[in-house]
Amino acid sequence: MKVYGENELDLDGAIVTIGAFDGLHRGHQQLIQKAQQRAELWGVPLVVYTFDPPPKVFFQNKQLLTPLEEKCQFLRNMQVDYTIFARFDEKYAARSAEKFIEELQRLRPMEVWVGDDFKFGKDQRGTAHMLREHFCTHEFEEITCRAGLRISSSRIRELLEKNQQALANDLLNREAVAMIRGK
Ligand SMILES: Cc1cc2nc3c(=O)[nH]c(=O)nc-3n(C[C@H](O)[C@H](O)[C@H](O)COP(=O)(O)O)c2cc1C
Ligand SMILES: Nc1ncnc2c1ncn2[C@@H]1O[C@H](COP(=O)(O)OP(=O)(O)OP(=O)(O)O)[C@@H](O)[C@H]1O
Repeated sequence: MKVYGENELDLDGAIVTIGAFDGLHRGHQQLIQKAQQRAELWGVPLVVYTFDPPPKVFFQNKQLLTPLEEKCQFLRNMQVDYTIFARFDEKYAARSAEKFIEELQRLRPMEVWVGDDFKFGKDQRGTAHMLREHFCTHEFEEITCRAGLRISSSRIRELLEKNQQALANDLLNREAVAMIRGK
């Protein structure tokens, strides 16, 4: 896997998935796997565009679930071709949605894959609807736990605060993580 910062990568085609991906939980894993299948089908590289630190850690001081090194290793073991780690600071957060789209255009994406609630750009003005005006954009189905609740980094943080480690681990799919680490 090759790692880049924001505005450093140009490609002639790619499948791109974007998100904070803190925890790399079951929902994230399935989204990335879907993007990977599409990349194989198109015969182009898979690009994960993510942020360091995750925006909620930066803005809301939320607990960081997956440190950068671990996230990098996890994505490498998922056989992602390129990861862009945008340094998320005040300057970056002030970039407009349009500027972010300009950066994505440099990857010449065949398809962009995001979750249903994806937002981007200054004040979260960018939406999947806006992405769709520029790229073939797919919103991935919502991945839920056995109880039918959406799996999210926020929910995992809450479970950890309540010492519900076993359920948190289940949502994080830590067996897969351990397996990947052991590779
Ligand atoms: C260029 C750019 C600017 C952003 N600026 C803000 C911001 O001003 N406020 C905010 O809460 N989030 C901001 N974000 C973070 C997004 O709202 C969102 O967290 C990020 O795109 C990851 O999506 P996800 O949280 O669905 O994983 C920005 C994201 C990008 C790409
Ligand atoms: N359970 C899920 N099912 C499908 N897509 C998801 C799921 N969770 C996250 N995604 C998608 O994965 C990408 C990264 O999401 P993000 O890192 O914001 O995850 P999150 O778990 O929703 O985080 P948070 O709880 O902090 O908002 C986004 O495009 C998001 O829409």
